[in-house]
Amino acid sequence: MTTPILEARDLSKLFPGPKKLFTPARFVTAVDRVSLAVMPGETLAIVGESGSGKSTLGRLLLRLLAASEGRVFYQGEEITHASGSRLNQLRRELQIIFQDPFASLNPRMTVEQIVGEPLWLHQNMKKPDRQYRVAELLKTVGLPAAWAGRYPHEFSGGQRQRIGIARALASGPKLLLGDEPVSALDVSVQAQVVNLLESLKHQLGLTMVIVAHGLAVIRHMSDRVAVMYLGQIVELATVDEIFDAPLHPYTQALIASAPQMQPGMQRETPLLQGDLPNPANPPSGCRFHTRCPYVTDECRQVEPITQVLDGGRQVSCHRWQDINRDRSVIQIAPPSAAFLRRRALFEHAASLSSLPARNS
Ligand SMILES: Nc1ncnc2c1ncn2[C@@H]1O[C@H](COP(=O)(O)OP(=O)(O)OP(=O)(O)O)[C@@H](O)[C@H]1O
Repeated sequence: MTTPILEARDLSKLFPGPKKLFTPARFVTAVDRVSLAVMPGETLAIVGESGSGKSTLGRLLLRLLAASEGRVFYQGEEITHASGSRLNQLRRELQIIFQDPFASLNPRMTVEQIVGEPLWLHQNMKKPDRQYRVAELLKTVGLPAAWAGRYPHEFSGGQRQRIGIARALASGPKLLLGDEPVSALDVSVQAQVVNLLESLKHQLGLTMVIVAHGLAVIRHMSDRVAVMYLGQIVELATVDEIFDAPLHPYTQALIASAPQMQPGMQRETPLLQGDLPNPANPPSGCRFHTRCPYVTDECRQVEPITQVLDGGRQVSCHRWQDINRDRSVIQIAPPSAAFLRRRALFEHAASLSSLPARNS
């Protein structure tokens, strides 16, 4: 069996919620007991509404954030607590492309300095070699090598994103995480950057994780899609399964809410009603029940288990549990006692710090 390049097991991340006077401090469980495997060479998309935990999950997988609970594996090796030189090495092999090409490049550095920095930091490459390598990287992302002496403000949004991609490639990564890599770009430029990422993936044998709202981008780029809702994965399937026959009512609503991909196509699924509930106070039972057109009492009270259907497709919904009673299931592990203790301590500390000062 192929070893996943990255794997999350029961991964959770807590953040302190917004502070309010005289109300107990709450915690946002941005990622809640997520298990997921990214296979070598694939493009896995993580989709969901704003605030569903996509970016946090991506950063946990790359060890840019430390998990509050659960484990992360890279090529079979546990990296949950990796530190020092091992973490530096992981930073080289697992690279990120940020959403905003304007904010992510230092305006005081030339392109040569920006793209060459990882070569200097990680490989201690000397200037002539660095200049040669930067020129190669710029050509790889479709920019003239002669532009290496220019500053970021001299470039368009799409060109800056190409510079960000060249910088990410400089350290020879095995996996690229694109956090909304094209959503800040003009629509006319988005397709060019998507095509560049696609061709780099094949040329360099990369694995990709794409965090995105834009379903069109996902359909074009991904092999599999993980759909997130309030910190949990509600459905995981191949891109065709997700778009042609979505199972989870949330996936169905997301696809129905997207701009029509085929003009004149009838919507069979109700559009998404209401807003995402407060992640600091998620609904009981199935988290989607407050917006689900098929809600039952069981959904309000009991958290659904994740079912594995044919071909490894996964769905967490009571409707599918009823239809597929004989299928294998993944039971989401309950939070450990240590995690609950840590969370209680965290909440206690935050509630103290949210009290008004005595003399105020
Ligand atoms: N550093 C942080 N401190 C406190 N809360 C955070 C932090 N980062 C994320 N959150 C909260 O965690 C939840 C998930 O955020 P996250 O950014 O992962 O979602 P997302 O699906 O990527 O959203 P978006 O598409 O808007 O980036 C949100 O409620 C967010 O407010």
